[in-house]
Formats: sequence, structure tokens, C-alpha cells
Amino acid sequence: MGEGPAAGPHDAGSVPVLRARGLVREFRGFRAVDGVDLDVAEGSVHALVGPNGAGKTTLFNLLTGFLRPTAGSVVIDGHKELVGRTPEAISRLGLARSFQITSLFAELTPHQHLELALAGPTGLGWRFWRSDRALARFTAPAAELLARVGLAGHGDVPAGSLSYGRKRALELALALALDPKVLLLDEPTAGMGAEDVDRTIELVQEIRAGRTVVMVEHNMNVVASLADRVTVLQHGKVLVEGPYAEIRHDPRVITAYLGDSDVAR
Ligand SMILES: Nc1ncnc2c1ncn2[C@@H]1O[C@H](COP(=O)(O)OP(=O)(O)OP(=O)(O)O)[C@@H](O)[C@H]1O
Repeated sequence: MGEGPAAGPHDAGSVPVLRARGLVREFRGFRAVDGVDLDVAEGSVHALVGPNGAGKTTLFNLLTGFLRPTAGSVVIDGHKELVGRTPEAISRLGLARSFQITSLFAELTPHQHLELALAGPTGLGWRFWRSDRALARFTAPAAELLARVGLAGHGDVPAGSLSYGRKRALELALALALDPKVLLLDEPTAGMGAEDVDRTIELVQEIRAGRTVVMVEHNMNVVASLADRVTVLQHGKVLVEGPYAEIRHDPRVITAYLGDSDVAR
């Protein structure tokens, strides 16, 4: 777990589970991510925050292989380079992101989604997706995952009919089906009401056990509740990095956020 001081990314001798060096991503000459170094300690919850347009989503996409960096490296487990690999290959190396609701199939039930996600890495894949017998061995693990994210009573309805909060819970379950060592969450509480936010915080507390979580999150209460360390981005660069209790009082962070709300958009 991330509480131990030995897990701190700056401790001499500790190798971060995820390390980015000199990450750059240009869009037609504009540097959305501009030389980012990132160390994520094993077992920690690490939040990426920053004002609008700071480069959080772009960085997230670089880490997960959805975008290719213009320059730089991303290494998992101290030696496996992720740059140049597909998102699928990266997820096989232990780094997976939560799916987006837009990738859910409205007609399939949460249970079916999970059976397919669990079948994917086994090589059964989608070819056998109609075969109930082939998928039967995933029935119990799928039910377990549904229970874990609070969807036990909602496994057999079309996913399209789920509430927003439950769809987001299903996304999380789908990412957990891959049992990633490092789980990346893209704004896990975006668009949620207070009740769903609280449930999601509890859920992330629960699923962080035995893994590392990196999340982009706008809601500072969520960051305060969950994150061991926070990287604040601004204009594509790391502005400040540290525990939430430290960065929240940092004048540079306060100015960056105030500056953001002052900008006419
Ligand atoms: N595909 C793209 N083409 C051109 N510019 C892009 C592209 N993607 C992102 N950008 C620009 O890069 C900058 C960083 O965007 P990014 O979405 O990574 O920021 P963000 O911190 O996630 O912002 P937000 O909090 O608003 O989601 C922005 O100025 C954005 O307009």
C-alpha cells in the first residue's frame, strides 16, 4: 500500500512502478505536453491535476498508448518501455485504463460485458462471444466483479438502461477485469452527483488494494480523499509535485488555478 514512506517516489533506491521521462507531445507545433517527468510509486494513488488545457488528458493518453509521444519514454516495472506499443500490448504489461461509457454496448448486460472482458486476455476473445459454454467459466468471476463495484443487483439489465453512476461503476469493473498492476482512471467522478462521488471514493479505496492507481481528477475533495501524491500540470509542464497537503498551499498552484478562472474562455 502507498502509506509507507518506503513507497515515496523520491526515496533513494526505490524504483517507481511507472516512470515517464522527458515526455513531449506536439500538435502541429504546439506542445500540449512539454517535457514531463513523472514517478509513480508502487501501491500509491497518484493524481494528475491542473487547470483546463494543462495537458492532463494528453499525458494520460501518452501513458496508455492512445497517443504516441513526440519525444520521451514511459517505463513500467523499471525496465519495460511502453512507447511504441499499442494500448492492448500496454494493458498486457499491466497498465490499463478505465473504459469510457461510450464504449459500452447498450444492449449487452453488465454481466455479459464482464464475461467478454474476462475472456479477452485468455485468447477466447470475441470469436467465441456467442458461445455460452465458452463463457460459462467466467460467470462466477464476473458476478464477483459486479459485486465489488456495487452492481450485484444490476448484472442482467441492458447496460444502456443503467444510471450514469452505475455505468461509470461498470467501466471500473471492466478495467478491473484486466487485473492491472497500474490502473489509470480518467476523471472517475466527472459528472456525478455528491452521492455517486462518495461511492466512487469508497470504491477506489477498495480497489487500490494491491495495485497502483493514477487518476486525472478535477474534484479536489476527491484528490484530498484518495491521492498519496499529486502532480500539478500547467501549460504542459509539471508545476509542482508532492503530497496533497503540501501542494494545496503552494502559492504557484493557487496562482495557476486562479489564473485559469481569470482567463476568458
Ligand atoms: N488533438 C489535438 N489537437 C490539437 N490540440 C490539442 C489536441 N489535444 C489537445 N490539444 C491541446 O493541448 C492542450 C492540452 O489539452 P488537454 O486536453 O491535454 O488538457 P487537459 O488538462 O486535459 O484539459 P481539461 O481539464 O480541459 O480536460 C490544450 O490547449 C488543447 O487544446
